[in-house]
Amino acid sequence: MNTIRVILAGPRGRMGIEALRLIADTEHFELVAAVDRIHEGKYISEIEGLPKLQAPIYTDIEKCLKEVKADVLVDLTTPEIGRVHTKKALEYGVRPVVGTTGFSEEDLQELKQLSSEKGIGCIIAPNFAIGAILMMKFSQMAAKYFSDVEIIELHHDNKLDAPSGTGLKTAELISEVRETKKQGHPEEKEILIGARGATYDGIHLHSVRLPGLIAHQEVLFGGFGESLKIRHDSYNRASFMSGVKLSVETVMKIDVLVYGLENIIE
Ligand SMILES: NC(=O)C1=CN([C@@H]2O[C@H](COP(=O)(O)OP(=O)(O)OC[C@H]3O[C@@H](n4cnc5c(N)ncnc54)[C@H](O)[C@@H]3O)[C@@H](O)[C@H]2O)C=CC1
Ligand SMILES: O=C(O)C1=N[C@H](C(=O)O)C[C@H](O)C1
Repeated sequence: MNTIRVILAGPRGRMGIEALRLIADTEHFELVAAVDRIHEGKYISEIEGLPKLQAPIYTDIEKCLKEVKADVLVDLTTPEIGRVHTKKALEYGVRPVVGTTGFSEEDLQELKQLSSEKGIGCIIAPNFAIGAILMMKFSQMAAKYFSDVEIIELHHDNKLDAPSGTGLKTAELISEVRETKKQGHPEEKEILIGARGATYDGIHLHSVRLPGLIAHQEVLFGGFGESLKIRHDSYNRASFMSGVKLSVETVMKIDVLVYGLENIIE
């Protein structure tokens, strides 16, 4: 297999540290640079104690993309920074693999267009965990039979975006197969604003943030005299790494933007 040269943005974050380990442990991946908020001019080996990774750190994505020859940018940062990084990478012909969540519909459309103009692949994956992809697929299957559904996503309390990218993607997948419907009593009133959560195409989405949690989601379906609950739990961030690896390999073979790993995993 040819070596894939990777730039990692967000190397000191919770996901970034796992991604560094993945790159160090994967023979055909080579870390060629990292993009961080600080530590310009230092080397990853000095920061994270991973002596195998001798890559320079940049604080300016554009300088990095100009100076370093790379195939893929893996972005695990914040919504504001991630969208800039993804756009710049596409402009410089580097294929983005984006785990960062919180992009708007307009961001996705703009990036999709740029990716096809440039004719290079881009993967934006709200969740890299195989179990979470299955949870979303199973939820879409179930929604054909149960049109009443509520999504509860539960995350650690350092999460910036709500609802989670996974929660939103689940609602999008369900709305593709479910007739638009207003759930609950037609005269239902919120006594406290927000009590019924956010809505996406009539689907209620509830976000829980608590210390001790990592990433969890339940999709609850209700029918006459029965209910169905589909739940996924990530207990650590290593759970996301097989999806990151698959995405880095796959993005080299595609020439459009793919939003969601369910489009890659058969
Ligand atoms: N797709 C997936 O499967 C998963 C996605 N995520 C998403 O990944 C993102 C990162 O999550 P965590 O690692 O938990 O967050 P984190 O807060 O631990 O890490 C974010 C990192 O981005 C860095 N950063 C901020 N501004 C930057 C800049 N200008 N240049 C370079 N780096 C910058 C921060 O220094 C920090 O190290 C979030 O959007 C989260 O929702 C998280 C887990 C799984
Ligand atoms: O911030 C997180 O932690 C996670 N973010 C992603 C999301 O917003 O869905 C994926 C996973 O849930 C963990």
